[in-house]
Amino acid sequence: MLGQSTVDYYLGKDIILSSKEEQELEGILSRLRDFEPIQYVQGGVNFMGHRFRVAPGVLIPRPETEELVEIMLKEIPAEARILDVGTGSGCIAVSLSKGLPDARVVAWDVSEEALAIARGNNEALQASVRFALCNVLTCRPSREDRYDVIVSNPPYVLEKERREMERNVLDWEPSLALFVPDTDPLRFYRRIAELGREMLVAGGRLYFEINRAFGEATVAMLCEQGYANARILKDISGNDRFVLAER
Ligand SMILES: C[S@@+](CC[C@H](N)C(=O)[O-])C[C@H]1O[C@@H](n2cnc3c(N)ncnc32)[C@H](O)[C@@H]1O
Repeated sequence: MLGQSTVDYYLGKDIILSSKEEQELEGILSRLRDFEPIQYVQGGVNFMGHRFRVAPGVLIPRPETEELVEIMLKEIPAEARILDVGTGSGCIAVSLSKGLPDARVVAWDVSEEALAIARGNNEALQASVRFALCNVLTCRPSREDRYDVIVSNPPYVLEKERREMERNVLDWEPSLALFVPDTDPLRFYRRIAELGREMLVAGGRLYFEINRAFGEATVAMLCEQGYANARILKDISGNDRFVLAER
C-alpha cells in the first residue's frame, strides 16, 4: 500500500501515515483478520512472470500449476490448437498463449464470474485466448472442435478433505473451483478423457493437474479409455501432481 521496497522495510524507516492512509491500512487489516487471502486484498498474483487479476469468485493460481505450464511450454508444438478446461483466472490459457504466440488457445469455464476475470486478464496481458461459457460435464462438442492438446486443472479436492483446509481457502475461494464428491473423485478427468477421444487429433495430448492421491487411478482410467503413454509426474514437493497421456 505504501510502495515500500524490501530494503526500505529492513532499514526500518519510520513512516508517518496520513489519516487517509491510516484508514486504508485499517481496511486492509480488517480484511486480513477476516481470513481473506492476501492475493484478493492485493487484487492480483504473479504467475509465469505475468500479473493476473484475481478476486473472490475465481481460484487463486497455485505454484504447482506454473510447473504444469512450464512442462507444456517445453513439449507443445508452436502452432498447437489447445483447449483449457476450467480456466478460472485464465492463468494456464493466457500463459500458454503468451509463451506460444502462434498457438490457437480456447478456454472454457462454467462460471461467468471466472470468465469475466479471465477475459480481463487476456486483454490486459495482450494474449489471444478465445473464451466460452461451457459446462464440461454436459456439453456436446461440435464436429469442428479439434485440438492437439487438452489441459485441465479441474476441481479435485474431496468433500472430506474440507476438515484439513484453512479458513482463507474455505471461506473465500469458490467451492465450485475446488470440490468433487467423495464418491466420484475422477468425475472431471473421466469426462474430459471421453471428450478427448472425440476432440483430440491422433497423437493429441492430455495434460492434467491432479489430487496427489489419485495418480494411479487416473492413469488406470486413461488406459481403460484407450490412451497411450499415460504417466504421472511429480511436483517440486515430490507429490504425484500431473498426469499426461496421448490419444
Ligand atoms: C481448480 S480451478 C482451476 C482454475 C485455473 N485453471 C487454475 O489453474 O488456477 C477449476 C475451475 O473449473 C471450473 N469448473 C468447475 N466445474 C466446471 C464445469 N462443470 N465445467 C467447466 N468448468 C468448471 C471452475 O469454475 C474453476 O474455474
